Amino acid sequence: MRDQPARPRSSRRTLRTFAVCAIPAALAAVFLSCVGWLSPRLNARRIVNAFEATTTPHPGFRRNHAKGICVTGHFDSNGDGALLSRASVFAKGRYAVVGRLSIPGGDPGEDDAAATVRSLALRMTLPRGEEWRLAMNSTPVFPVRTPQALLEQLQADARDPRTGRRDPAKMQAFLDSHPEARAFRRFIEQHPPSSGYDNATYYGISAFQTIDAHGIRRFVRWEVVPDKPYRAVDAGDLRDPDFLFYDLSKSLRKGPLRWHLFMNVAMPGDTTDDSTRQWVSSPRRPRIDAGTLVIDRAQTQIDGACRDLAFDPTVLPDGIAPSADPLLAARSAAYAVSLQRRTSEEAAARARAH
Ligand code: HEM
Repeated sequence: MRDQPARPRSSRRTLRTFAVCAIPAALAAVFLSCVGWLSPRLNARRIVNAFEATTTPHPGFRRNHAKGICVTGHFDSNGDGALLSRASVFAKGRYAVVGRLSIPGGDPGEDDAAATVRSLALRMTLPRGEEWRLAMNSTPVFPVRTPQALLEQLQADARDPRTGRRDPAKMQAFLDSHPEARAFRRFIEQHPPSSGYDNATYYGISAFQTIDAHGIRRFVRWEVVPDKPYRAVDAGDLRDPDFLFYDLSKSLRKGPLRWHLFMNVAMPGDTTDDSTRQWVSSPRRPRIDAGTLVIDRAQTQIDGACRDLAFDPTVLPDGIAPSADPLLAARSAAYAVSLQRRTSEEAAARARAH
């Protein structure tokens, strides 16, 4: 048998070039597509990237609701929630709370006057190692129904990296193609934001399921209603870009702040998987006051107890379960990506400082 003729030099070079460049490139492509950068598929990283594109970089801070304050206190459960749910949080008793009050947006230096929404996140520590994490806004509806629509909304809100400007035409096009966002805008137009964090009502927005001691499931939406009466923000408040923080500190110096946790039960015909649609208010709707949230201390978010927490709304005790609202799973994944990014940036900054 004749020996195979030796490969010409140029063909060997081509093979070597292929091995050196193409194989690592292929491996990189596999890696990038695994982390979602080349995939047109929707995933949490793409959504968090889109949040980042709406502002300038702020390493170490939350990718949304970047400006906020840590708070601590407790939840005094009055036992009435047990009518709906076997969750340990509804057994009469006191449960420790770490929370965070914030405004939406990715800039931790945002002027409070720019915020039309106030937000409250809570982690309740329960018996047997359970927790209940809640993240609520001061609107009963969310602008979009699906994670895909949220991505489109964020892309319409992105800043041009060269000019730092947003394109109002893009937002208008988004709004024209998403009529479901009108309910949110209408609510904002008709309800001026509260003068403080302490006189806002906070809504869970998404429906959840409660499971009672007999295994009966019901759909509920919760809201946290302040004892302090609502007052609309006025021109005097708006003069200070941090008025929400200073107002809260001033209120806490006078004593603890209180809200009641109400559980509203779905009635026939209510949608349970659509955060853009509000349930009609009806005197026939079952509504249970499950107890009092008491906040008695605030700390900065730089070193307070809420710093490294992600208030993932799918962290629930036995007796409460998510609904089919598609935003819930997306939030769980996006909060984890945001937490991972901000904590690793903070660790890197600390390492550089040493
Ligand atoms: C019912 C709708 C929603 C409500 C009520 C809500 C509320 C909140 C609140 C209160 C926070 C601040 C939590 C804190 O203080 O640490 C927050 C943070 C955040 N939200 Fe949402 N949100 C909603 C929907 C979404 C969706 C659909 C996404 C994306 C899929 C999203 C992405 C984020 C991210 C990335 C953060 C920062 C998380 C962190 O770094 O800890 N949110 N949200």
